[in-house]
Amino acid sequence: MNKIKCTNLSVSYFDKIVLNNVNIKIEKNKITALIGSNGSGKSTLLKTIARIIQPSSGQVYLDGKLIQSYSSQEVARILSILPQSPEAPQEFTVERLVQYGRFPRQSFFGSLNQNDYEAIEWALKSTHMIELKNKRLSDLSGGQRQRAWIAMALAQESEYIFLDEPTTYLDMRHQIEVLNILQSLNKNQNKTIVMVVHDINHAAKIAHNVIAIKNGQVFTDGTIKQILDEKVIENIFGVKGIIINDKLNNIPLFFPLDVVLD
Ligand SMILES: Nc1ncnc2c1ncn2[C@@H]1O[C@H](COP(=O)(O)OP(=O)(O)OP(=O)(O)O)[C@@H](O)[C@H]1O
Repeated sequence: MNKIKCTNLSVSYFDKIVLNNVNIKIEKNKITALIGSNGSGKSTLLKTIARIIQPSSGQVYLDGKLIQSYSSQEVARILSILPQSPEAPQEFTVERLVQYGRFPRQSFFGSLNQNDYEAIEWALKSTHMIELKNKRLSDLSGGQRQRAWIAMALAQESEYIFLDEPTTYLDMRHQIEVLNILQSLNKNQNKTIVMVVHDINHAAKIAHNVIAIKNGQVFTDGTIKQILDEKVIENIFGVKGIIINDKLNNIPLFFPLDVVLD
């Protein structure tokens, strides 16, 4: 069932090695969280898997085939990525932004057809943005804008959805709302989701698997119950804390208490 596989993956920016011999497997139809401290290499890994960055060595396999063997349009049909700080002209309406998600699927003539309109409507509804579809991006709150971008990624109708810190800048309610949307996409549409998250408790809430990156290498990986261990978290983030049990959802959560002094 491993549908994304990276073998001996290394990435350098100029002469600086930021990913060093990474070997990971990402299961299909699951939610995988990439965690790790600032600068550990999470975004670089996400972008390398999505073929935005070329590795200096190693391979990425997508559904059993080397990612380089796909055309750019094929990759865009299989995989959508929402980067950390996406940008679009502020005068765009939500609907116009979401229409861009259909680009990889459009015909040579580039006009939208019935399928495109249906996918756009579905994406807007799934993210609770349908009523805001005529609003300009400049007139949206941070949370609404984030949902508009998620809708654009959804409109692509790709099987894999990659998101880089989808809950950053959102208030608590909107953070949970975004997590619920991702969870429902996974449960109801079988989407394979790979997300970079800073809040370990967000990973605990929805991720089946977690990959922890430290200094450009895989520090550990496993289920959230395996990763959520006080010593493991201390080693990944340099933070002391305690594990508490969320009785409502039957998941462990981490409560940070203090930093570990170097
Ligand atoms: N375009 C770039 N050119 C040079 N160095 C870069 C570039 N992008 C990232 N880096 C460096 O690569 C390292 C890994 O960065 P990356 O963004 O992958 O980390 P991250 O774990 O996603 O960090 P954060 O949690 O802060 O977003 C960092 O040291 C960063 O400064």
